[in-house]
Amino acid sequence: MIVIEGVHHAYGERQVLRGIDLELSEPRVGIVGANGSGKSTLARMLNGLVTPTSGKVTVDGLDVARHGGAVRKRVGFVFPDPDAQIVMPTVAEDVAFSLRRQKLSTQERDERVGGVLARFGLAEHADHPAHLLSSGQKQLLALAAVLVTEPTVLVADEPTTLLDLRNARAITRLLGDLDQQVVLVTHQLSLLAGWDRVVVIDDGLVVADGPPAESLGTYQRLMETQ
Ligand SMILES: Nc1ncnc2c1ncn2[C@@H]1O[C@H](COP(=O)(O)OP(=O)(O)OP(=O)(O)O)[C@@H](O)[C@H]1O
Repeated sequence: MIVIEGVHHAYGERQVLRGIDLELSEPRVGIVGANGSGKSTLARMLNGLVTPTSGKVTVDGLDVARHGGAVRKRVGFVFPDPDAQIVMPTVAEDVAFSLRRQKLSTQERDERVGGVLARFGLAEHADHPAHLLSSGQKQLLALAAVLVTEPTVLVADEPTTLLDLRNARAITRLLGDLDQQVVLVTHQLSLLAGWDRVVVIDDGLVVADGPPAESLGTYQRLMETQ
């Protein structure tokens, strides 16, 4: 359960979030909004990458500003640009790197890495240089490297921006099948059909919050009038 209470955020003088209150317990939550509306700032707060200027964010009762380490074990974060997330030379090494702080035997670690690579269709690339993967495969690798740690929540900030429609749909299907709660920030509205809840952010405020058809309708009308 993610609880966002009275959250404001400013970068210097610029107010980016201006009073957000949300309780997110649904398995599949989408966040949409215009460029610069504050979506990424809000998403980053969910695992303590950004802390609120005022107000509070808790995950399973843990305040992200005070218990960042414990929160980050629960909340995995996928960035828009997978290149920014790849840290090791090969695909398997990159996924294994995520497990460096977990006390696992070599066999346990190899099993976890092998399992996640198989699930993401990357097993045959295990020993390939990560930077030579296609954009879609890199995005899958970034997801695999986060999910191998078995977080309870996955926050994905525009994880399909680099992808063609086929790969974007594949990633969204994969996100839809996860056991974890997923919070997805996206501009690709069609990907959110069938999700439980869509929150629309505009100029740092929640302006719609409900089932996808309703929220996305409000968002589209908003974009036409601005
Ligand atoms: N680290 C930062 N320092 C200063 N300003 C920032 C920083 N990060 C974001 N901003 C500004 O805050 C505003 C909101 O940015 P944010 O990335 O949260 O919006 P967004 O809704 O995710 O946008 P987009 O859809 O374009 O990714 C923007 O005006 C942005 O320039």
